Amino acid sequence: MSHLQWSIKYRPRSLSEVENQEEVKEELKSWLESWMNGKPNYKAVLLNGPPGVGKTTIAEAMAHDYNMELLEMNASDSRRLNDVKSIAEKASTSSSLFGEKGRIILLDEVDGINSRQDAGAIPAIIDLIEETKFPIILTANNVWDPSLRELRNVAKLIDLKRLGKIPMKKLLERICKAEKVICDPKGIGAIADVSEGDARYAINILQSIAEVYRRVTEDLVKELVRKKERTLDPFETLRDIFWAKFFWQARAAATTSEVDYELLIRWISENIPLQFQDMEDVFRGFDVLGKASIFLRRAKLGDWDLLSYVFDLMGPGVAFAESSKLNGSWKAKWVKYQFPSYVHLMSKTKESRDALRSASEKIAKACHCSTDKAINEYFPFMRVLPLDEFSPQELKVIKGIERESETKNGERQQQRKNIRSRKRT
Ligand SMILES: Nc1ncnc2c1ncn2[C@@H]1O[C@H](COP(=O)(O)OP(=O)(O)OP(=O)(O)O)[C@@H](O)[C@H]1O
Repeated sequence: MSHLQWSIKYRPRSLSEVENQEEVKEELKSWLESWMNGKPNYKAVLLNGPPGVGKTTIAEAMAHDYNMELLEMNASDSRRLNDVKSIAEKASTSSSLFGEKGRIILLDEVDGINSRQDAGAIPAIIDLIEETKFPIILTANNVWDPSLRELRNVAKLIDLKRLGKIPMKKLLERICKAEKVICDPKGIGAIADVSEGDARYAINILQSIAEVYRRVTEDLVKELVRKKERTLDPFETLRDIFWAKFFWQARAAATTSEVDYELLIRWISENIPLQFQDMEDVFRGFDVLGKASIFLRRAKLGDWDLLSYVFDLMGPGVAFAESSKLNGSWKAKWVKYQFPSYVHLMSKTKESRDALRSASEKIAKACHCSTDKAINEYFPFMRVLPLDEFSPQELKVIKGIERESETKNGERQQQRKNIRSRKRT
């Protein structure tokens, strides 16, 4: 059985494979054709719907069917102003890297934009929509978020509905057949029941059970899976990982957490020493978590299939770092989980970090360098030469020298001008 996540492996490549979204597909096709005829009725569409109903999949499948290049920004990256600007830049070049194909721009999960932290990102998207030469697809789980008001006004809103039980069963049966897993129709029905229209969740359950038991029955689903009501908060995620008795339980906790992957690694890391008593368990826990972090970095470079390993490592990898789980006497230990100290530290140091950023921006501007360079190369000098150690006289001289060099520059320019005018006469 392959280790690739089935939700990725069986992601529809073409619109015809996307289940249950017939009206959405039709609406999107006529919107894209209006672009092709040179008269787009809207420059952008905003696909709204709960997680796992196919928003991203539909955008990708449509690009495939119309043989267009998809300029895609991953959810967590599309939120920052600079990233939006860089995609706007790429989008404004008229020819595609891959020949003369058309392009579709996809900005995923725009409701994840934090209007304070990512100030300027929404106005930048609105500018991008106004100026774009290419169709833009935006996706959101909650389009009614107040911060999206202006986006709602400029984009055509298209709602996606949850997958019904019949299309969901069809989808799961197709995967069972391809993976040669014995699937009892009632078992498939039970997964369709608990997944509440979220195809990603349903496929994850199917894979988790099939990988351990090699078959999927109603009893197994009822015994092992709880109804999907919502994503897990950080404390529930930790408890479900640390207390997991089965591989699939820990994996499901890691994949259904509301905490983003990077932060989840910090949560787990903070709490490993609290949960595990044996130092060797602690060592093993940190070891797998370190590997999860490496895979996550690589996944973020674009190889998103690697996320599957991130889940395996930070879920079951951590859960079974506790060696006593392997003998029958293990009992879950209740501990009061702690907030990652990183989060505390970040909020405590916010003021000084903001001051550092604004100071480094000034230096960067004056020295024509990046803020990173200002922080890493110029700041250390300024730290060893604190200005308050200079006497007022010394400071005056420093400023005088600056002025002197300005005057000298001015004089040099004047001399050059004089020479030029002499040559002309
Ligand atoms: N309508 C569908 N037909 C077939 N497969 C689907 C459908 N919707 C989702 N899937 C499956 O679920 C996976 C996740 O779907 P996708 O990422 O498109 O969901 P989404 O609506 O964009 O979710 P999110 O809001 O969490 O990003 C896909 O890789 C695919 O395997």
